[in-house]
Amino acid sequence: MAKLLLIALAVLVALALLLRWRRPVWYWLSFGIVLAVVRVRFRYAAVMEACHLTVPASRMRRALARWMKKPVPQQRVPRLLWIRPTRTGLRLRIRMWPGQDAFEFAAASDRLRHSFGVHQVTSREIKPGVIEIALTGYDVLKRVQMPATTERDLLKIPLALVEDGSVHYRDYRQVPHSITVGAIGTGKSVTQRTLIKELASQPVALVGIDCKKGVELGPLARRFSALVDNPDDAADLLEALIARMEVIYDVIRRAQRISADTPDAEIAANIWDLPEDLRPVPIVVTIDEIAELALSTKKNDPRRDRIVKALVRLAQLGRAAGIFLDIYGQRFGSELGDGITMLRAQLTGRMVHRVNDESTAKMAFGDISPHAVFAAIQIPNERRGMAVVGYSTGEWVRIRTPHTTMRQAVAACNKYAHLVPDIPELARFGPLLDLAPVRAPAVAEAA
Ligand SMILES: Nc1ncnc2c1ncn2[C@@H]1O[C@H](COP(=O)(O)OP(=O)(O)OP(=O)(O)O)[C@@H](O)[C@H]1O
Repeated sequence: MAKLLLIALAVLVALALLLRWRRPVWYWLSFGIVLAVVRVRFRYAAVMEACHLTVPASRMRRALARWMKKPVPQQRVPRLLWIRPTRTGLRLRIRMWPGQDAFEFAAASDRLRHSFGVHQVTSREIKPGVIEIALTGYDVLKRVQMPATTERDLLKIPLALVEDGSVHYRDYRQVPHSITVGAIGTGKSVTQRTLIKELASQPVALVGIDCKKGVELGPLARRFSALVDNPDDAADLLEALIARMEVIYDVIRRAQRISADTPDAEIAANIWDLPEDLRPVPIVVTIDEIAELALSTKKNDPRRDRIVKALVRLAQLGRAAGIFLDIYGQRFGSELGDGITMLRAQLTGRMVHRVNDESTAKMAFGDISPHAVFAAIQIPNERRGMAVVGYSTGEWVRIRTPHTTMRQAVAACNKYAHLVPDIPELARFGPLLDLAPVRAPAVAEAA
């Protein structure tokens, strides 16, 4: 009997080790959670003490213990309010003692990770005095698996997994305009595809500028209301979007005038405050490779100036009119010429894939956090699709997008082609559907 039990135990251990190596998600869900909960429950106080996250006992308690002739308490451990297992790790809610702050826990993340034997630890203050620590059981970014159920809302797209196992959303209503930079082949187009694939099923208009001859966005054209592949058309298209924006502002103004005369009526400040029958369809504009639009060999290039001026206006005023910008490029800095710094200030969403030089990361995060700059340079070469996202609050996270293939994105765009809305101002920029037959490029004959 004992022999049988021993064999069963050995098989179980072997299975756990195999799963841990080959299928970390299954390992976590079968063995990892239980072991981690037990470890945290038993070692919590010792770990807090070892990580210097305790505070001395109050004078009153020490005096009381002395008076009652009991052992004098030395340190107080912050109270563990609850432990919650998740798909990828554990969350601990902790009440800090007076005198402790969130920074101490953030600074101790590495020590906590080591002491609890988990892959990673992050922490954030939930409310004054209460901190939530996220323990990640395994390297969730190694193979990205998005949860089966994510929040789905208009213009809120589950874009990637965060390293603590949570989902990173691209929420256009919260962060209307964004810039995504990264070196060649680091995953910008896949990020773009993931967003478009998810947006395709929503009641929004998609507009694209792809001056890499439409290679990235061309195959998705059936779901686009407007798509251009050269800087001349891009300048016209951006000005048409401004014309559209002005029409929408007129609608908002007229609605304001009507509601101003109606007591207690809501005064509209943007398209979301308008009644549904008046609300214009939101527009998401994707621009692939900003350098193709903004970089010019001429000193005063009127076309370039038109483009940058239009982009700055859209970024400044587009939000209320429901016009959102997603700009992609290998770099995004003053070397692209006048007006780019002004444009960058309006693009509050910042995402950086692996970059080769610090200056590119600084362009994106210099005004957010020096730690984010460092994290962007540290992204390993083989982790394509991994990126750092920074927020204007100074916070930043590491994320990785799922590998959306062009086939998946094309299938979604074709499936929802019937959702392309009619936008009169954009009608003349019909998507690039009429391609000439494919021929191999001519090759000079050998002499
Ligand atoms: N999220 C991801 N997961 C796994 N592999 C990825 C991911 N994103 C990108 N890759 C891999 O990296 C390759 C290059 O990605 P992508 O074309 O998106 O790079 P890019 O930054 O757009 O490059 P370029 O600047 O040349 O357009 C892809 O073909 C794919 O194999």
